[in-house]
Order: sequence, then C-alpha cells, then structure tokens
Amino acid sequence: MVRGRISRLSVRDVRFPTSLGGHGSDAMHTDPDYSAAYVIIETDAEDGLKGYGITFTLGKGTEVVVCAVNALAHHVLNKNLRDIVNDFRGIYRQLTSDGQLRWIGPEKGVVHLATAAILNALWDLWAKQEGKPLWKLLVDMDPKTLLSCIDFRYISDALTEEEAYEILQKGQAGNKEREVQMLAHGYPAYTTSCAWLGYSDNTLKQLCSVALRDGWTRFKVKVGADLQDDIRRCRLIRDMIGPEKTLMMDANQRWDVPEAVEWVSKLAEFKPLWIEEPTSPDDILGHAAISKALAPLGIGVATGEQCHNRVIFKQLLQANALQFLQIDSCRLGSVNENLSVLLMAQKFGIPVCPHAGGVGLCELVQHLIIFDYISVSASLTNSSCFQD
Ligand SMILES: C[C@H](O)[C@@H](O)[C@@H](O)[C@H](O)C(=O)O
Ligand SMILES: [Mg+2]
Repeated sequence: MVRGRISRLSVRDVRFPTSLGGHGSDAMHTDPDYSAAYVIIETDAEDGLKGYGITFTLGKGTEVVVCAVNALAHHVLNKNLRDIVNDFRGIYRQLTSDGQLRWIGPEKGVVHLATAAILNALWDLWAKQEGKPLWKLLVDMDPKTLLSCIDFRYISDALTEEEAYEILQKGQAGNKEREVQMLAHGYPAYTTSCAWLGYSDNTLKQLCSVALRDGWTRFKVKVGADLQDDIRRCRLIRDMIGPEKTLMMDANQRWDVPEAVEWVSKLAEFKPLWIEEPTSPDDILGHAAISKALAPLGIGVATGEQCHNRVIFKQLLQANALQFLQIDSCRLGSVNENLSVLLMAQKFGIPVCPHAGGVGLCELVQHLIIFDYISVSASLTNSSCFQD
C-alpha cells in the first residue's frame, strides 16, 4: 500500500578516492574519483522507510549535480507518494519540463542526472513500501500501470504505447519460469576490474588470474590511448583467458570515426565481441559508419553510458548504429526512461548490456536487466550485466 507525504529530500556529495589507484581509469577519464549525488527521501508515514537514490558522478562534478537536485526538489516535496506513482509519467514530465531548468538540459546533462537521482529515490521508496525489490515490483506490475510510468513523447514514431503493450503481453509467456531461473542462477555478468587503463601489466595479470580462478568468462579491457600499449595489453589478456572466453574493448569516446575503424581493425586479431564508445556519444551517424565498417570483422559497437536520453537511443536504433545497447540507471531519467529504452531495444531486436562501471551502478542495473529478461526480452543471447 503506497502511503505518506514527502516531508524531506536531502542530498549528499559522496566521493571515493579511486583515482589514487587508477581504479576506473580509461582513455578519457584518467583520474576518476567514483562519486555519487546521494538523495534521501523521507515521508510523514511513520513507517521508518526512506527512499535512497543516486546518480553516478566523478569527483568535482558531484557539486554541480547536488545543486541541481536541490533546485528540482520542490517538484516532489509535500506531494503524496500515492499521487506520484499514480501519475509517474506526469511527474517525470514535470521534472524534465521545469520552465527554467530545462533550458540547461533539456533531458540531458546535469539536470537529467539530478532528475535520475530523485526519481531513483522515489522508485526505491515505492518498492520498499510494497515490500519488494525493485525488479519484482516491475515484474509484478500489470502492463498498463507499467506503461503509465513512461513518457512516450519524442519516441512514438519508433514505438507506440500500443506496441509497447504488445511487447509486455508477449513477455508474460514463460515469465514465471524465467523468474525461478533468475532466482536460482542469477544473471550473467562480465568483469572490467582487471583491465582499467591505469593498471600496470603486472596488476592486470594478477587480477586476471584471480578473476579466472573465480570463474569469470567475459572480460572487458580499456583501450584507446596508445595503440602499441593496446596491442600488448590485449595480447596479454587474450593469452591468459584463451580463445574461447569473451573479450570486449572500451575506448570511452577517444577516436574520430575513421581513426576508430583503423585502430579497431588493428586490434581485430584479439577477437573482441564489441568496441564500446568508439567515438562521441552524440555521433549517431558516426556510430552507424563504424558499425558498418567493423561488421565484416565480426566486431559489434556498444554504446549508451553517456547517451543522454531515450531520443538518442531511438536514433541509434533507427540508424543501425549499435549492436549492444548499454542503458545506464543514472544517466537516463531513472526507471521511467529506462523502461522506454528496454522496450525500444526489444522492438529493434538489439540486446541490452547495461553500463555499470561506477559506484552503485551494479546494484541498480541488476534490477532493470532482470526485469528485462523476465518481462521483455526473454533472452540471454549476447546479454550480460556489468560487474565492476
Ligand atoms: C570512468 C568510468 O570508470 C568509465 O571508465 C566506466 O564507466 C567504463 O566506461 C565502463 O564501461 O565501465
Ligand atoms: Mg564504458
């Protein structure tokens, strides 16, 4: 039973000094301090329950996002949680349409990250009040209610509400079995933890052998700063994991389009499943050109961790610009917007492999991807969740 009036919204600037050890480093973010704008929502319901929501940031960026959270807070303060969840599409629309703040978005950048943190906290509170983990709240929700949380504005040319309803109806076949399977075996994952760009070869080797011992079968390596380094590191990791295990590469937006094709062709001998973020996240046609050029080499393009919103995902899908879609629980406008992207990916037949390289993201995306498997895609082919 959803209850209570939102009586308090507070936000904290939480940072971890990960840059000191090169953890999380890549070709563009050489000194990341994993951080979060951490939102806590309280109600007057006197049940002791609070909603916790974050958005992932890097160090100083957190200060700016915290300001934006405070600027948006009035949209939810003093509202009844029941009214919010009964019109979740409306509240999403309200936060993303703030007459003054949308000018510094819209639905992108700092204000959208702040929107995600607030909405993530509301979803957390809703799930807690229902006594369920978020994935189960979503799986148990009837399709009409679920769709009432999504803003279809700007995507109805690619996915109508009726089509989304059909996808969810279809997803109900076999969903109980898939839920049992998830509870028994969990969702497949890959690891990036051995191969951040700032790690020495020795660290890489040591972490890779631990990961192999622990049973990991899919590994992601950072590339893009120096070709000779990439060749050496990819050879090292491929030799250690052998020819059968999966290797992915991540360039974090380092290259121009022709440079991406040329560089990745030189790494093709290491048989990567995908090249992630080869170029600017805004370059839809660039991603399409890279996808086309790399297809004969059997290498797909993955992107999404810095994809602003459902509109860019729509265009990436329409332009055949990606073969692996990486939703982000904190960059998109929370569960509401992620649901629309999961449904579009299903319509276009593209597997979803969430981005989770950051603090708290692994914990959040598992709810979205488990829901996706049980209620939307019903497939584990080419899917995997991130493990940091
Ligand atoms: C700065 C971060 O660690 C990124 O390098 C990370 O999110 C990465 O792109 C990933 O795919 O996990
Ligand atoms: Mg990445």
